[in-house]
Amino acid sequence: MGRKFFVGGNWKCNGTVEEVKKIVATLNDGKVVEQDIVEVVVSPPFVFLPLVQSLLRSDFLVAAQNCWVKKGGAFTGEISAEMLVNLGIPWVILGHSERRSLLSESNEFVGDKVSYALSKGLKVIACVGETLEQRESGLTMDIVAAQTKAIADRISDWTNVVIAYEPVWAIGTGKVATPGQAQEVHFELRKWLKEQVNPDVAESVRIIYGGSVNGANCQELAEQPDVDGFLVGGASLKPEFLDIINSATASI
Ligand SMILES: O=C(CO)COP(=O)(O)O
Repeated sequence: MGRKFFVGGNWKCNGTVEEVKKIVATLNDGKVVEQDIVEVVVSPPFVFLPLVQSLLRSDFLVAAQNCWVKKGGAFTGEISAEMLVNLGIPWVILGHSERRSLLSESNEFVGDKVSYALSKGLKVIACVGETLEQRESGLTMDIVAAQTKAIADRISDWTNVVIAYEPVWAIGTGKVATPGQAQEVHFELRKWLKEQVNPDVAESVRIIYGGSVNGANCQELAEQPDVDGFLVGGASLKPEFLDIINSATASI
């Protein structure tokens, strides 16, 4: 199928200079499967991006965890897509559920951000996912489709987009989706892309899973046909991130 396995490490709002150096050293010393099998991107907080970029092995890339919705200017506290491009940061994570819920980022706002970031040449990890309440009400696909539609309505080229399906109830809870649950949503989302966008996009866009992925559960998830990789939180700060990267071999 040709979708290259993708493993992202979202460090969220964690780390000191010393800790960051230690994590990078562990990654740099780690043995990973060949580059043509897996793409690895780590996402430190903004302030550590240049440091990580300067120290990190050249086969791994960096991502910002957010960027502003349009051109920079009088937007105190924000970081623009232009700044990321200027620093040579290739990737950005947008629409993470923590930002959607804690900072009230709407589907439309996230869609606008994705569109603007892509227009500036950034690659985007766009996050979608339902809450526990929504899942229990049978609304999982409605929510995920609405979040994806707000992006689809605003972009035409999906080449530089990776979709991260991150059920909110699985994030930071230790309650990982079962391989079956993840596969079901990834499959449905790909079907939605086929019907609502086009079959080529559905076939080529990588849909990665996030939510309590660790060294012990990654293998079985990676074996699912529509799981094209992971967006890892807590475990991306630990040496087991290397095991998660290497689970790419289970997807072949
Ligand atoms: O939110 C996540 C990645 O973006 C997942 O976080 P955890 O892996 O800590 O559950």
